[in-house]
Amino acid sequence: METHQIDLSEAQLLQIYQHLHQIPELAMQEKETHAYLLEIIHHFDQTYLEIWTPEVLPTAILVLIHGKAPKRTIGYRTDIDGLPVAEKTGLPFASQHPNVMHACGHDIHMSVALGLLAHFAAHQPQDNLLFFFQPAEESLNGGKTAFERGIFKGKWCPDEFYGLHDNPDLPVGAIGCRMGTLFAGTTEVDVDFYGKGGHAAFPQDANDMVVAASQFINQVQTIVSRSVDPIEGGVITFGKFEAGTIRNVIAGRAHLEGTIRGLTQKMIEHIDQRIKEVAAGIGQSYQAKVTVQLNQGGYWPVENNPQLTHNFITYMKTATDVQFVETAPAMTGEDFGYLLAKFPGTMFWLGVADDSQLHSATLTPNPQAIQIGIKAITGFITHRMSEKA
Ligand SMILES: CC(=O)N[C@@H](CCC[C@H](N)C(=O)O)C(=O)O
Repeated sequence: METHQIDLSEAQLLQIYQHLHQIPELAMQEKETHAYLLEIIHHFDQTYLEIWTPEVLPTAILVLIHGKAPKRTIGYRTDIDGLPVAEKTGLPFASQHPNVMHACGHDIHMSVALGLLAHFAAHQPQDNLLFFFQPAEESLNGGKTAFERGIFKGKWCPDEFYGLHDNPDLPVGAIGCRMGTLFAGTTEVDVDFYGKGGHAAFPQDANDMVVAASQFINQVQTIVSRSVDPIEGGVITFGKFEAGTIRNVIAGRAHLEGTIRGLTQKMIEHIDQRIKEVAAGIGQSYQAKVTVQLNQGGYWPVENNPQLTHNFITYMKTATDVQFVETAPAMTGEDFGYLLAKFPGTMFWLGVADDSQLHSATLTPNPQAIQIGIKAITGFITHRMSEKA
């Protein structure tokens, strides 16, 4: 197989990555990132490019590269948002935005997408290529929102869609993928407890929602262990617990925020239902009002298309300069799952070899993955464009 050149140098890619790392922004607020991406894209050869910044999704960018003899439009999506995490990497190019960090590697994703775009802007592709710089992957369902706001219409509609996520557990630059489900579907869950506040010394006159919410958390742990087929698995994590104001006042309110994960839509709905039942039981036994709000948004299970994914895996396995790893399904969520339910395509991992996990304040992906990834994906896209069907 041919080795593919990249058109942004290693030093330029590193500079872009480090700049993006310094300016992380939360979902739907990615203004500085948007401006920087546009600045870079405008540096590329514009001959075959069409750039669209849709008013209906102001921080999104779509770039269409017109192919020489297009048989199809191949979509490539990258997410652009950061997380509300206070960075603790100690890197000289650490986040300059307090308490916001690219703790999920979307800076790596964007750098890879820019490298691909630079290559195909300089070497006109056979097919059309559509790049989608998508806001709001971590929350607020950017992918689903883009679809519902009618962005993928006419020439902006991909026939097939590809996207990647970085993976600290894989060797640097390795490509990971699997047939079938790659990522879980998720549901965001908010639970509110309404009781009666009071004096710490007179619990008999109050209805303590710290105790009720704690009991709920404990009971919920039994859903996965007792109500879920262990072969199928599932996850319930409450990452946020808010209650109370001061040590000597009993809290009359508690608020929990969590996420539910399952590899099939059926499993997610089963866990959703059990959460509602446990909440109702707690409400009854603690004489409290307990409300549950569930929101799946666009975080559907990421189901890879059989034919396109077989093709993708076959290419990656045979490409001489690609290290391919067949991966297990992961309980991470991705709103690309929604887009893959609308357009056939493949999501895959890019190894970034780090000891820290995604969403950790010390995540330090190895940036060498960027150029290795660009070469592998350029090779695949070029190969795909040589195929008739
Ligand atoms: C790859 C990754 O880490 N994705 C996020 C997606 C967020 C899903 C949604 N906001 C939720 O929490 O349910 C993840 O947390 O897996």
